[in-house]
Amino acid sequence: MTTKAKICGLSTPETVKTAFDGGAAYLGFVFFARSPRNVEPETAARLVEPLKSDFGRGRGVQTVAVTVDPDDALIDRLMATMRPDLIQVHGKETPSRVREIAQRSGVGVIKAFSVSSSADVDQAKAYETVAEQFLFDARPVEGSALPGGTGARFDWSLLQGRRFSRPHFLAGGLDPWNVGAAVAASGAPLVDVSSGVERGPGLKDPALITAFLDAVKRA
Ligand SMILES: O=C(O)c1ccccc1NCC(=O)[C@H](O)[C@H](O)COP(=O)(O)O
Repeated sequence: MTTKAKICGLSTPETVKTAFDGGAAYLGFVFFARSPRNVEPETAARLVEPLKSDFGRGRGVQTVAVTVDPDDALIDRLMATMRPDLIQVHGKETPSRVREIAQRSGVGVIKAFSVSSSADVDQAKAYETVAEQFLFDARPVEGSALPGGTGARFDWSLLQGRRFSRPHFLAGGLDPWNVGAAVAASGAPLVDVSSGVERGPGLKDPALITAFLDAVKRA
């Protein structure tokens, strides 16, 4: 089975192109003011424009707007500017809020779950009819300013053997050196990385992006 990868927290044309050229299936852009990866919707619109025209034509890469408890105004602004293929919600969104976001935006929602135990993985069941995909991420340490993009890991084997009605991502502390073991231990069909391909907070490193995507191809 081919594992697909999402590179999250992109903010420059160079790293968008590197991720695309390296074979990423999903490109993520973060809309959360406290994040070092935060971009404005208008900036993201400019970054994804080439994907919708010249070098992206025909390859089917999916753009993802990463949000935390987004209000309607942000959803509307994203759909008027960047027009993402998917909206990731990384906060405390209920199933009914996820349904509203999907209906309002007209695109699929990736619901993220903070995981530190098997019971956290069970939460996905309640979202099966409203989310298009799931993302299992490490629970951030108490008091963390960010709900994601922290580099924290969880026990990958918590996903092993689990069946979901939606495709799911493994996220949290992945990097070019551990992603092969993470895929083997979790059985996840999709993987997501942010800080593991950075040289500093919010600074994506093209060489690390390429190394990560190459490692995913070997996984
Ligand atoms: O990356 C962020 O700054 C961020 C901020 C707020 C909500 C979500 C965020 N990231 C979401 C992601 O999908 C990350 O890729 C995921 O948490 C894994 O991050 P990392 O452990 O750094 O690889």
